[in-house]
Amino acid sequence: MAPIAKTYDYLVIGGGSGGLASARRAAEFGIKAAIIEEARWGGTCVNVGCVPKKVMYYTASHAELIHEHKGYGFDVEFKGFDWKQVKKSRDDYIKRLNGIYESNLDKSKVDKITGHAMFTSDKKVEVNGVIYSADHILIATGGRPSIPSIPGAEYGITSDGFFELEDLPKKVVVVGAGYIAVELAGIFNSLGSNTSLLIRYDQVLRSFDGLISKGVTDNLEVAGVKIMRHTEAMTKDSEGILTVETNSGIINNVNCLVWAIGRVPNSDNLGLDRVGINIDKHSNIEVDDYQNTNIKGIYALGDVCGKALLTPVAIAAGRRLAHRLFDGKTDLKLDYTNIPTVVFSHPPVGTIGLTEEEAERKYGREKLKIYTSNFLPMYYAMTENKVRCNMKLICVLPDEKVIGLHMIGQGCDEMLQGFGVAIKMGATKAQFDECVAIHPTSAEELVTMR
Ligand SMILES: Cc1cc2nc3c(=O)[nH]c(=O)nc-3n(C[C@H](O)[C@H](O)[C@H](O)COP(=O)(O)OP(=O)(O)OC[C@H]3O[C@@H](n4cnc5c(N)ncnc54)[C@H](O)[C@@H]3O)c2cc1C
Ligand SMILES: NC(=O)C1=CN([C@@H]2O[C@H](COP(=O)(O)OP(=O)(O)OC[C@H]3O[C@@H](n4cnc5c(N)ncnc54)[C@H](OP(=O)(O)O)[C@@H]3O)[C@@H](O)[C@H]2O)C=CC1
Ligand SMILES: N[C@@H](CCC(=O)N[C@@H](CSSC[C@H](NC(=O)CC[C@H](N)C(=O)O)C(=O)NCC(=O)O)C(=O)NCC(=O)O)C(=O)O
Repeated sequence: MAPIAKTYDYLVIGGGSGGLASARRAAEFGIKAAIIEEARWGGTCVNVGCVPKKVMYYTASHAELIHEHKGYGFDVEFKGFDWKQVKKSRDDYIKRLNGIYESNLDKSKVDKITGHAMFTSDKKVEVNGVIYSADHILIATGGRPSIPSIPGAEYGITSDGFFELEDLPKKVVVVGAGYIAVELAGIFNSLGSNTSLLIRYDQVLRSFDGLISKGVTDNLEVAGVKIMRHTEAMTKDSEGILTVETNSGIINNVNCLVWAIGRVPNSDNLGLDRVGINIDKHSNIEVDDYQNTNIKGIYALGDVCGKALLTPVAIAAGRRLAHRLFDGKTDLKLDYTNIPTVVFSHPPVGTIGLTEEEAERKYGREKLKIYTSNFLPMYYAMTENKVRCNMKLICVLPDEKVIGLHMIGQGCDEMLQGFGVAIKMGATKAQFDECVAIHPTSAEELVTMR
C-alpha cells in the first residue's frame, strides 16, 4: 500500500458549494484542512448550475424586454441575437470564478488535492494512489443529472450539455417538470426556440403550492411553450435530427432534447461500502440532523444527501458543521424548515413554508386563514404583454402565524429573502401588516392583504 501522504484534521471530498464553504470556514479555526476535487473548482453551482443558468436567465430577460420597449415609447429595431457571444462571455466568467475559488482556498490555507477520491477499508481516502487520513472527513460530492432508460435516450442531452450548446437550437424538447425543466424551457422559449415541454402529469412543479404549479404551467403555455405528455422513445437520423415519440403524438424535426427529470447523488464510485456508510433507496447518503453519517468522524451534506438540493443549503450546512467540529459550537446544525426558494421561471416564483395542501394536512382546514392577491403589476400598464402577479399567504389560527408564502410574478425572486427572515422569526399576519407598505411596488401587496 502507498505510504500515507499527509494527515489532516479535516478532509473534504468535493470542491463544490458545500465542500468549499465548509473547508474554508473550518480553516478559520486554525485547523489543518484539505479539499479534494476531481473536476472544476466551484462544483455544480458555479460550472453547470446556478451561475451559468442565471446568466442565461438574464439573457432571456433581455429578449423579453425588447418586446416591451415599444410600450414605453422606444423605437428599437431588433437585429438578432448572438448565442456564441453570450456563451463565450459566460464561459470566460466561469473560468474567472474557477480561478477565484482556487485562490480563495490558497488564501484560506486549505490544501488543494486534485483527483477522484475513494474510501479505503480503513476509513482513509485514496486519491491518485496516495492515501490521506483525517479525524474528520466530509463527503460533499453533489449529484449529476438522471437519464431515463428508454430507446434512444442517449440522443438527448442534460443540463450539463445545455451549457455546452454552441448554437440556439431551432426546435427543442425539454423533458421534466421540476426546476430545471421549467427554467430551461423558459430560456429557450424566450430566446426564440420552438419549445415543447414534456411532462408526465397535468402541471409542472407539482410539489409546490397549487397557485405556483398552475401559474407556472399557464404562463409557460401563454408564452408559447407547447406542453405535451411523456416521452416514449427517440430516434435520430443521419443529420442528427431527432424524432420524439410521446403519449400525445410524435414530434418531428427536433434539433435538441434535454432530459431534466431529476438528479442522482454522487455516492457511487466512492467506496462507501468499504467503510459501511449507509445510503437510502435512492442512493442518498443517510445523515442525522447534525450531518453525521452512521460512521463516526464521517459527515455528509449538500446534494449527495438528497434533501433541499440548493446551493445556500449546502453552504449553510457546511459552515455550521465547521463551527460544530472546530469552533466549540457543539449544538449547531442547519434547520431545514422554512427554506426560501426561487424558480427562475418567466416571471419568477418565490416560495417558502408549507403549501396549502401540507398546511391543511398538518393543522386542518378550520385552523387556516388564507389570503390571496392577484393583480397586474403597474409595469405592464404600458406594455402590450400583460403578466399578472399572484400571491398567497397561509396563516394558522389563532394568532395567524404565517406558515406559507407563495408568489409568482415580476420581482418575486428578489422579494422573497426579506419575507423569509420574517417567517423564520415566526411573524404573524398582524406583524406583516404593521410594516408600512412601500408604494408602488408588488411587494406592498404582501403587507396589505385582507
Ligand atoms: C442547472 C442547475 C441549476 C441550478 N440552479 C440553482 C439555483 O438557481 N439556486 C440554487 O440554490 N441551486 C441551484 N442548483 C442546485 C445547486 O447547484 C446544488 O444544490 C449545489 O451545487 C450543491 O452543492 P454540493 O456542494 O452539494 O455539490 P456540488 O456543487 O455538485 O459539488 C460536488 C463536487 O464534488 C466533486 N466530486 C464528486 N465526486 C468526487 C470524488 N469522488 N472525488 C473528488 N471530487 C468529487 C464534483 O466534481 C463537484 O465539483 C442548480 C443545479 C443545476 C444542475
Ligand atoms: N432555482 C433553483 O434554485 C434551482 C434549483 N435546482 C435544484 O436542483 C434539483 C434538481 O432539479 P431537477 O432536475 O429539475 O429535478 P426536480 O426534482 O426539481 O424535478 C424533476 C421532475 O421531473 C419529473 N420526472 C421525473 N422522472 C421523469 C420522467 N421519467 N419523465 C418525465 N418527467 C419526469 C418529476 O415530476 P413529475 O412527478 O411531476 O413528473 C420530477 O419532479 C431541484 O430539485 C432543485 O433543488 C435546480 C435548478 C434551479
Ligand atoms: N448575491 C450575489 C452573489 C454574488 C456572488 O456570490 N458571486 C460569486 C459568483 S459564484 S456563486 C457560488 C456560490 N456562492 C454563493 O452562493 C455566494 C454565497 C454568499 N455570498 C455567502 O457567502 O453565503 C458558492 O458555491 N459558494 C461557495 C463558497 O463561497 O464557499 C462570486 O463572484 N464569488 C467570488 C468570490 O467569492 O470571491 C448575486 O446574485 O449577484
